[in-house]
Amino acid sequence: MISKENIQNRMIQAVETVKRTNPMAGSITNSVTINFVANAQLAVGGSAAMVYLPDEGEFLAKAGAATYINVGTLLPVYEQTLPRTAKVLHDLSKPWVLDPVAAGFGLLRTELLRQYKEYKPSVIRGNASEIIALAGLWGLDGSSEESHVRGVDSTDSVIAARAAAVALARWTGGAVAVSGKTDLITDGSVIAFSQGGSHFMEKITGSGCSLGGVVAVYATAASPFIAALTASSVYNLAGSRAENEVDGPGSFQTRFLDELYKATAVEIANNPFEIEEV
Ligand SMILES: Nc1ncnc2c1ncn2[C@@H]1O[C@H](COP(=O)(O)OP(=O)(O)O)[C@@H](O)[C@H]1O
Ligand SMILES: Cc1ncsc1CCOP(=O)(O)O
Ligand SMILES: [Mg+2]
Repeated sequence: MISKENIQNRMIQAVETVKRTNPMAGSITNSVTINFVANAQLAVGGSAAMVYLPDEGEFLAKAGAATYINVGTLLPVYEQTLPRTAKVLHDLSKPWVLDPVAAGFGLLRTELLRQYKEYKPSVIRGNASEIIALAGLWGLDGSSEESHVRGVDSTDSVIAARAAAVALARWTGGAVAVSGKTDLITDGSVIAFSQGGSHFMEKITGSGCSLGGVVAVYATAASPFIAALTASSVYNLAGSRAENEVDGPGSFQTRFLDELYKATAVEIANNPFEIEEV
């Protein structure tokens, strides 16, 4: 099994490369949290660009070093934009991150997410209910757990999504990050459990969506597993630090962005995590 020290060295490299090179990770994301996603990407050292139209999605997929696709608020145009963008990413073997927000909810969302099985996202990032629902939709092992999707917030525990996460990662050959109080990140053979964060992260909209955007930024500079773990670690570190300085969700969001910006590569790699073999 890969050593913890090796993982931490690769995390440091990813963070430093991003801070030095300001890589562009474009997004097609939801209208609720679009601004927060862009701000989080900028805070960690990336560059952001958001589009809606099919040809612009294809352009972004070619131009960006990685791409983020989040299905949070669908519009009719996405019926064209999402498959066309994902096809370019798949055909060019470019890293891309999928956030299957509210998987299992509505016909268009279900149909689009079903198509994504063949386009194999490099990282799938979602909460437990979304990960369980996506594995079910794709007919994978580990989907025997029933998702209790109600909307965009999870009603399942992270550990209940473990088998689904492993099955999804094995199918894509990439990584899966399941968020919650403790985050689970796997490439199908190793699982990392990343600690930290804040209860305030459940009280602001977009902590999960923006995490997906930041995974895409790190995916420009690291493997899917390292990118997902590095993003989860900086979120957990920044969340814990921000919580100590504020007394409510409004000021938390502002402080959280400051802490994302201030976190150093070594601090991020040293945020507590455990690893185990699957
Ligand atoms: N109760 C909690 N305690 C600490 N961190 C949390 C908690 N809930 C969520 N987080 C953190 O918030 C971020 C978003 O996770 P989550 O809320 O599960 O995503 P989503 O917004 O997609 O449902 C992750 O970094 C996760 O670690
Ligand atoms: C509230 C809401 N509704 C559709 S997308 C969205 C944002 C969800 O953001 P997150 O999953 O990061 O909390
Ligand atoms: Mg979410």
